[in-house]
Amino acid sequence: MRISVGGVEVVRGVGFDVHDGEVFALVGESGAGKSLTARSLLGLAPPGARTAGSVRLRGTELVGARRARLAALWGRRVSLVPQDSLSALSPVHPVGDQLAAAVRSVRGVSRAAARARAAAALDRVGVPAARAGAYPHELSGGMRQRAVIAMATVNEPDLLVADEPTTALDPDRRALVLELLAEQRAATGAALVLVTHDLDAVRDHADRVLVLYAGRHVESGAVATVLERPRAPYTAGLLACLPTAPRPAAGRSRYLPTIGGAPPPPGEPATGCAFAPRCPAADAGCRARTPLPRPVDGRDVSCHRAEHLPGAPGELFAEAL
Ligand SMILES: Nc1ncnc2c1ncn2[C@@H]1O[C@H](COP(=O)(O)OP(=O)(O)OP(=O)(O)O)[C@@H](O)[C@H]1O
Repeated sequence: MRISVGGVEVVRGVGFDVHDGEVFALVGESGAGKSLTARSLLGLAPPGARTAGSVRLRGTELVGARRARLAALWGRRVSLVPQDSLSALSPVHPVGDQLAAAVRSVRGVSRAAARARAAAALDRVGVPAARAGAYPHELSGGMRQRAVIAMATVNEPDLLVADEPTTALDPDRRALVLELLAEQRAATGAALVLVTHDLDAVRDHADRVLVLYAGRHVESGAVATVLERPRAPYTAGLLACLPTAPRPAAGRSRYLPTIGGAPPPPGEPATGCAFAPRCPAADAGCRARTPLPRPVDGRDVSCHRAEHLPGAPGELFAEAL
């Protein structure tokens, strides 16, 4: 798929499949195009954005679909797990009523049946029945988080899309949300697309990962393959910058490593590898030709130099940081 905003192509030909029941992670620096890509799975592009190509949800084409057709899928076939639990819920209705309304909006069931389904969904995430009558502001942050996950899963969609669900949270709350999402997936069989900056969460919770840079595919495959033995220097750089990454004791700075430089402006460069200016392994060919995804060592990688990196790419990058 390709997504343009204001005439500038910011997602530049990214393709992937999400399999039933799996956790598929989208990672990359800020501005890489993760959110736009994830939201296109719901047919939810921001105003001014144009999606080209194809996004199919169990065969239903979302690109170019009318809003009414998309709205019929929301909640029932695909749900967004929002980042902000307070603004995701209406402040003027009890949470149980909001869930019951969500059930009735997609299923032709009685009020009593909708309330029962809402109560069951709240119970699944650990919100006691006695709290179903509470307004969002009457719930603790943790309880609200549980309620929004219940809201996203109450109609048992095939696909959950969680856009940085843990970014603004403290570590305890972060673990809670990731555990709840895992439990709900197990209970409902939903697949989960997880947009995150948190590679440790990807390692712990995802099956497959797609690394994006400047709106392009960098590397994708099984988490264990891509994160343990990255073949793209950019993936290796991201891993080397983790606070938990092993670093040589000698000469260790008190600052965490970073990848030098910054991503290019949206839409640039027109040709060549977008990461080349920051890449310690880049050569003239990298600037001249745009790399396309190709299979290398058990994953797909968009890097001309993937087979020719001296030693493990992680080591190469750690030295250059
Ligand atoms: N509504 C919008 N209007 C204009 N530009 C946008 C809009 N949404 C996204 N963009 C641009 O599209 C590019 C990709 O944005 P996107 O939000 O998908 O990145 P991201 O990888 O999710 O970043 P972050 O991790 O910061 O959320 C960025 O250059 C961004 O500035």
